[in-house]
Amino acid sequence: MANSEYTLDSVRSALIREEDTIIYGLIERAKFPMNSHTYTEIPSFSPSLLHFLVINTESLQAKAGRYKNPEENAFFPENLPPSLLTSYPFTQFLHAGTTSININKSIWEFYIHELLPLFVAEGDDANYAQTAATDLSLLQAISRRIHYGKFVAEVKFRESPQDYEPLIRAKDTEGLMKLLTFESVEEMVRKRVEKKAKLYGQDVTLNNSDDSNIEKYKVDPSVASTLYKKWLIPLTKDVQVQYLLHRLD
Ligand SMILES: O=C(O)C(=O)C[C@]1(C(=O)O)C=C[C@@H](O)C=C1
Repeated sequence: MANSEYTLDSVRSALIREEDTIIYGLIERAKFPMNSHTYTEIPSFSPSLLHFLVINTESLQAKAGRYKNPEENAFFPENLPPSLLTSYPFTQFLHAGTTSININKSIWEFYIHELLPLFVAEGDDANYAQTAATDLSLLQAISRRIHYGKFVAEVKFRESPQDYEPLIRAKDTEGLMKLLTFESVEEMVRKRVEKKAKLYGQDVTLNNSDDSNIEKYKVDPSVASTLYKKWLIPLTKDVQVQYLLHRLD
């Protein structure tokens, strides 16, 4: 996007589109049981097979230019190889220095230890690599959603610097949190993702009279709203506050 194309409406539209990716990600992960060996140390994989898959995929994708896009934040940003691409279309919209804001360590922790047990069936079918691949794309979507808070914060700051500047100078974290919060928008987000999880997660048959699939979803729709209520919205707001605190550096 060109700088002038970032508006509160356009960043909210990007967040709405990301909901689809996240809900499909939940559905894809739910194809596999927990497969807990994906997340623990097993022979040849320390600290875990997921760690191995993520660090190596990020390294490959870095070479292909993924992290030149400021919307992307690596889980293991240390020692990423340089991109082999030479030119990029990305404009500098974010304030300099704020690209280093990265809360992927917290995302990794809540994802494995709190989110997965909420919607993944117990069990082990030995498809660890396939499981880790679905984890990686869901983790990347969740991370993109949360770190998009940087763009949301920049838009809000540019729209009313006179409101934000005094709070930033006073390092008033609570005041910033209050100013950037729109309760009614959050409620709409939670309701919409639950509805999307119902729509995207139902079995589709050609027989109209067959209503046996109603109320049977691939992922419990309340997991989508819990994910947003408990983690995605609060962490997106934390990123916004962190970003704003450095906005005048
Ligand atoms: O839409 C906004 O204004 C945002 O900052 C995004 C978001 C969200 O995470 O969905 C976060 C804070 C607001 O209270 C409302 C929604």
